[in-house]
This record gives sequence, C-alpha cells and structure tokens, in this order.
Amino acid sequence: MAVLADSNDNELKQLQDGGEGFTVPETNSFGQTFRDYDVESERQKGVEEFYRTQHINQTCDFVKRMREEYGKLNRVEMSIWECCELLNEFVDESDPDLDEPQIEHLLQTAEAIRKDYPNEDWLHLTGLIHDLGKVLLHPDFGELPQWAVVGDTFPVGCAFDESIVHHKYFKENPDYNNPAFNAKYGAYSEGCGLDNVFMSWGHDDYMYLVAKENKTTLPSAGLFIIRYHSFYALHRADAYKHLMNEEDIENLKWLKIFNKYDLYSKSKVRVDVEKVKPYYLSLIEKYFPEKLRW
Ligand SMILES: O[C@H]1[C@H](O)[C@@H](O)[C@H](O)[C@@H](O)[C@H]1O
Ligand SMILES: [Fe+2]
Ligand SMILES: [Fe+2]
Repeated sequence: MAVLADSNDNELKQLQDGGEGFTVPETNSFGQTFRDYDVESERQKGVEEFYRTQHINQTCDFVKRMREEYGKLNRVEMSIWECCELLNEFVDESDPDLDEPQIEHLLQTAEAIRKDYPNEDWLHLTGLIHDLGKVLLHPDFGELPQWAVVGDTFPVGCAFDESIVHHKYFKENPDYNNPAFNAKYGAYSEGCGLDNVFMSWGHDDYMYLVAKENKTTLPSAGLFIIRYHSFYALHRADAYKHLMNEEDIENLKWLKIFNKYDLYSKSKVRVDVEKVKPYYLSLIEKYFPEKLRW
C-alpha cells in the first residue's frame, strides 16, 4: 500500500495518472474541511434542512414499508453499467463536499482505491457501485425525495446516537418518544448482528438488497461496505458497537479503509470515463449477472 503524503494542492495532486498512491486532500472542492456540518454557507443551509426532514421522517414503520416494497425488485431490468449512466443526472443535496453528478463520484472513488489496492479488484467494483442505490431518485423508481435516498444513515428501532449529524432534529421523529424504540437496545439485543438491524431507508440498504438478491459473488466485506458506508455513527464515531457480531467486527475494518476513498476522493477533477470503462465492465462481468432486477 502506498504511503500517504501531506499536501495542500489537493486538486492537482489527487487522481492524476501515474503510479503514485492516493493523496488525501485537506479541503473539499469548496475549499472547506470535509464533513463540516456547522460551517456558514448557502450549501450548508440546504444540507441542514435536508437532515431536518430526514430525521423527522425516517421512522421504524417507514423503513419496514420501504424495505418490503423495494425488496420486490420488480421495477426495472438493467445492467450495472446502465445504472451508472442513469446516475449522471443526479446531484446529492445532503453532501456538503460535492455538487458534481454522481457518476463522477463513483469513478473517483473506485479509481482512488485502485491506486492503493491494485490487487483487490472486488474493492474497486464496490467503489464503483456503492452509491448506485441513488437511482431511487429517478422517476422509474418512484422519484423518492432526497431524504429517503441520501445522507448519513442510522439504525431505527433503538435510540438515535448523539454522534449523528444534526441529532437535534430527531426530537420531532415519532419514534423518539416511543419507549419501545428509544432505549439503547430498543427492538434489538446485544450482539444481534447488524444484519438484523433496520437501517434508515436509502441508497445503501437498497443497493445491498439489489446486489444480494441478484446473487453477486462479491465477498461479504463488499456487501457490508455497501450497506453501511453512510453509517458514520458506526465507522467514524464507534457508536452502536453493542449490536455488532463477530463478522461485523471483521468487516468493519474494510469499511474504515473504504471510507477514506469514498470521502476524500470527492473533487472537481474529472475521470476519463471512456478510458476506464473497459476495466470496470470486466469487473462487472466477473461479479454480477449481465442484467439485474431492480
Ligand atoms: O451526503 C453523503 C452522501 O449522501 C453519501 O452518498 C453518503 O454515503 C454519505 O453518508 C452522506 O453523508
Ligand atoms: Fe453513499
Ligand atoms: Fe459515496
């Protein structure tokens, strides 16, 4: 694995061609520190409003209904690459660090991983597909509102951890005052495994269902990354450890590695799609059927 170099001139250094490793930039494409949810800016106001709506509406009941409905996978048939192309038209309103179309972010993430982990092809592909669930924003998928698709995720059915961004807005969530759901364990038990935990509904859980039900051959760490990559309370703040089992603990190591590339590869530097496409098509063929049910 390549050594990380310190650098200020992030946009120039990162994601350049050549054999060097991936360089973690100090500032995002707006010149601010990454994931600063308290900075004063127009974009941040939108982000805060996004989290207010998300926190109020993501209830246990809502999550169960969405899982059931979207778990049917009866909406569209398409390949992984076709889905990447669909994402071209969407910008994520929850993201304080990036306002580029999503396909850029997919390729930036995958290419950054590839620099430091050239032999882990499953991790490159995980990078490429981790956000494909954002296709839920598309009219063919019911055009879900942003609060039901993007943003950080968290468990529902137990207490909302204080480390979740803009935690204060949970006060208006009906589950917040429900004794069955507002205790440390709530509907769960010690070490029950994250697989048994309902996560707020969005692109992560949806893409996890799509990959699993279409019988991907990605390793369990790949599926884990897809389902929990937005679960910052877990992989950043070390909250909710009491719900994890042995396998979760193993997989969390890969998720922490992955997060570095997911977060810090966000930049205005474009990836040459046509150039890298053949490589990713070969990975898709290796780990997925040609057409998937969505
Ligand atoms: O705003 C971002 C974005 O929606 C990402 O796709 C998600 O994974 C992050 O957790 C979130 O903070
Ligand atoms: Fe994401
Ligand atoms: Fe992402």
